[in-house]
Amino acid sequence: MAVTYSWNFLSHASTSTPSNVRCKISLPSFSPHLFRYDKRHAKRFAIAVTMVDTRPTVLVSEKLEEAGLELLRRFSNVDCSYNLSPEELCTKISLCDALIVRSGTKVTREVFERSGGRLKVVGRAGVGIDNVDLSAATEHGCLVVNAPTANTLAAAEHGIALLTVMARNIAQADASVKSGKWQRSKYVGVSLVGKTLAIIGFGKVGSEVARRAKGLCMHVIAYDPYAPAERAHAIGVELLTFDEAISTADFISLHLPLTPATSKMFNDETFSNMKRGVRIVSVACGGVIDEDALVRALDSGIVAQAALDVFIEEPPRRDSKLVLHEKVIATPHLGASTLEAQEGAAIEIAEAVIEALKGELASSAVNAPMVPVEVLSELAPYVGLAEKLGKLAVQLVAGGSGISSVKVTYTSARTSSDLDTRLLRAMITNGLLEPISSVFVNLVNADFTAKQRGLRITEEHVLVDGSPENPLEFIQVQIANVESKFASAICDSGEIKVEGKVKDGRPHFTKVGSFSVGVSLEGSIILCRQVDQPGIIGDVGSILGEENVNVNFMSVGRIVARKQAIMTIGVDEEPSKEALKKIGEVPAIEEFAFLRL
Ligand SMILES: NC(=O)C1=CN([C@@H]2O[C@H](COP(=O)(O)OP(=O)(O)OC[C@H]3O[C@@H](n4cnc5c(N)ncnc54)[C@H](O)[C@@H]3O)[C@@H](O)[C@H]2O)C=CC1
Ligand SMILES: O=C(O)C(=O)COP(=O)(O)O
Repeated sequence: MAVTYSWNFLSHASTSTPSNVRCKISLPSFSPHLFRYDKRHAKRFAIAVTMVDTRPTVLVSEKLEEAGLELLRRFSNVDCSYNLSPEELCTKISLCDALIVRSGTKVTREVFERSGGRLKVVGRAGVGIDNVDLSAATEHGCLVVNAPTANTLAAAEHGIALLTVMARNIAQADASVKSGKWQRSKYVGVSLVGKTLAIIGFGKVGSEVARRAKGLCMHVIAYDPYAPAERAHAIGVELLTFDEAISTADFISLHLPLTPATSKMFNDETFSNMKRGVRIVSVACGGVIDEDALVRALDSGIVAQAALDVFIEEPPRRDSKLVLHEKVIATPHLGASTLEAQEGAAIEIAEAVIEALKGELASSAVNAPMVPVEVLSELAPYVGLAEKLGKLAVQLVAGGSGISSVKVTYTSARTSSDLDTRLLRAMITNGLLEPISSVFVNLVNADFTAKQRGLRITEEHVLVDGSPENPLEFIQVQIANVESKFASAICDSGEIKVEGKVKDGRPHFTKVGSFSVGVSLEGSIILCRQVDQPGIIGDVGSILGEENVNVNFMSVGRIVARKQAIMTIGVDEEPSKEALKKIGEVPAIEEFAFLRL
């Protein structure tokens, strides 16, 4: 386990390891703690470091402030290549471990496919990740991180700027003065005081816009089905239904992400439900507004004015009816463009990408569950146990027959709400799939990969008396509807069953089928069922000794004295086929299996 993680770290860092080697040994890890707990890992790491360039390569495809670049350069080779064509990006990407973008780079499925498995992190130096194909990233086990907080205030200030500039026709009046005109009556505006502003999407930016609009003496209402009512109440904002919000507002300000649910949420039908003469601001994402429908609503007078920072196509076409409309003011996606926000976003994304490349789970991960560092550190030994139990269980399946139904049971003195099992489930999935495929699984793609392979993993939590200080007492993995090449691995209810626990900080094997065993999960394991009689340990030991295979432990669990026993032998080296055959031929041995960990 630890070795696998360490190699993965190298695979992130290496610029010269062949990609096939990388794929086979790569398993993105999520905690530095996991790098440390096996001495062998440190040895291999040291050896490998001398052979390869260990600095990862980070491609920055859009302007990033120097403060972020400087952080990146301390840790990686940084390639700033701005204005790449889609084909150039796809060509370069196979040489990169990370990619940092803003809103202008489309990170498509093809980018992930062409990365050949090397791309491990995409960093979005901003909030919106609608330009990144998240499904493709997840399917390729590539973590996506963003910089969710650095540009909140800049976007909110831009929203307020557009609101006031629009209400007083400042952009049009400025252009008119500059063209030598003095049209005072043409540019009479509307007042904001006492008007109702509906914020659609009451998240970070939306609530900051609300705060500022209150300062302008506006009446602020909001629609956001997921926003906590307390936050709205604290700012003095009323949360309403969508229809209530849009039908009562004089101004509407959009602060939603682009999702399937919000795509073209503002369309002919919604415009028709608005108060006539409404004014709309959008500093959110292009695509939330159906732009053709907005042009119709502007022409018909339903919408009096619109102030837009974002568009479906950026930059918009030169002949865009929307942009050229006299009732529209437009800015070229400037919401995040303040010096302060750009520096903040550059630092925030550089830190997140470096964390991810180091194998830590970045706190701004977009397509992976957030597992707090304390939880990761506590679960580290159980993560190793989980993966090994998955590996043991799948290797006990006869003839590599397909597995479709796996049940994992966590026995713990903690209630299920106090036990975050996502990481454990991911590692069991990895253990189950790694011996039978070339797929590498991590926290990002574990559930997707299992689903894609038709593998249904159910989890059960058994509450027991014990110390809640230990996250878990036992983990049990059962595979249903399969035959086993080691019949004793089938438990009374018909499934292959393996069980383990963490003892002295190390993974321990405690049960196979209905038989108790008690060995450390290290090296590889030979499992034998035998007639319980003297001399067998010696027979097997001498077969292994002849081959110079070191036995690191041996345990015999009897069911009935002088009848049947399960012998578990841990070996440091892999015995030859001949040696294994000889073990199978020892007369008292009824069945045996060799399992790699
Ligand atoms: N133009 C620019 O330069 C910038 C644009 N943005 C954009 O602003 C938007 C908001 O950013 P943040 O406030 O940081 O994000 P956020 O995640 O804090 O807030 C988004 C809010 O939208 C809500 N929401 C999601 N689906 C919804 C739905 N169907 N109906 C109503 N509400 C829904 C969420 O519950 C959440 O509260 C994002 O789209 C982001 O890309 C952000 C910064 C700069
Ligand atoms: O943060 C966001 O969501 C933005 O839209 C900002 O985009 P930008 O990084 O300025 O290209």
